[in-house]
Amino acid sequence: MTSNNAELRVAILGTGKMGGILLQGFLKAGFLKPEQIFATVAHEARAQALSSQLGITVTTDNLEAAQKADVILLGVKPFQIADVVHQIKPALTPGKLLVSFAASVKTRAIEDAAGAEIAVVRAMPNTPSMVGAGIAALCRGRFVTDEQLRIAEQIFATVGRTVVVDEKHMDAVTGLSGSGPAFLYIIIEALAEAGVNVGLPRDIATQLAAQTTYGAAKMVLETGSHPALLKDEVTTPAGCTVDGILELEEGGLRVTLIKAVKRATQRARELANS
Ligand SMILES: NC(=O)C1=CN([C@@H]2O[C@H](COP(=O)(O)OP(=O)(O)OC[C@H]3O[C@@H](n4cnc5c(N)ncnc54)[C@H](OP(=O)(O)O)[C@@H]3O)[C@@H](O)[C@H]2O)C=CC1
Ligand SMILES: O=C(O)[C@@H]1CCC=N1
Repeated sequence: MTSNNAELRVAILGTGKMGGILLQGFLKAGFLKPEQIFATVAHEARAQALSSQLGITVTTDNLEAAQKADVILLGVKPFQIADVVHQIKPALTPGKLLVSFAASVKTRAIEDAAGAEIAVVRAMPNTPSMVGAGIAALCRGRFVTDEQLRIAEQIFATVGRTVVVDEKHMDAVTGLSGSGPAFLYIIIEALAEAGVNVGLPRDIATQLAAQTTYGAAKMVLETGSHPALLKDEVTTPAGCTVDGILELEEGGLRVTLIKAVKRATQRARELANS
């Protein structure tokens, strides 16, 4: 397999919401050209719509797409992964790299479905990949070379950050950063609603809420300071922020978020079998 991305051919089997976001991200970043991508979906009509929208090859034929590619991304639902791997077995020749971004499904289950010593990387990306601000955690199966892991990281790095973790952490990653954008959209929506409640026009309130969330996240990432220290900088003694914090603590926001990530993690542990 080549690590030169001008020659890399990538299949995305299951190009739904997450697969579509990755695909558009790869194109937008200039990482892959349309002719380097072979996407599949379940329905013929959707294949045609996606193909004319993005100018890429989209079919319902997983085996054909897998045969054309060096790296095969698996983006179907967790319970469908084993079936799709069975379908593409003839394409799983030595050197091919399978990258599953399905929640819950272990690298070992994919290796077993393939019935061969195939290189499997498991990834958990998230939807902000659409705007180049995703984060993907990756872990390696038993037959992945350092070079193959590097290629998988390079693929996801085109649409955001990457971290490599032990596979035992992948369900927790799913509950935190895989599901996390949904939790944060609810927080942004609530902040905007609060702004409207205190008299701001909705479009201004939404901008203030979103940019404040973005700015706070950027501060954590770029200063490396503990979030509690950054919070203390905002909280003037006897000022207004501390009154707001009192409400948040009484309302249990902190505990609610911890419970949300715990529940999502627990569900991620079950998804492969349901
Ligand atoms: N959404 C997210 O934020 C994230 C999702 N994931 C993972 O991504 C995967 C997909 O989730 P999501 O994108 O949300 O779901 P979607 O339902 O949007 O996407 C599933 C896609 O798979 C296609 N499909 C179904 N069966 C087949 C098949 N046999 N062969 C080829 N394609 C098929 C569907 O085709 P059609 O469009 O024709 O119905 C659809 O495009 C899941 O495993 C999920 O765990 C991971 C990280 C984040
Ligand atoms: O909700 C889900 O199951 C997927 C995995 C993480 C985000 N979306």
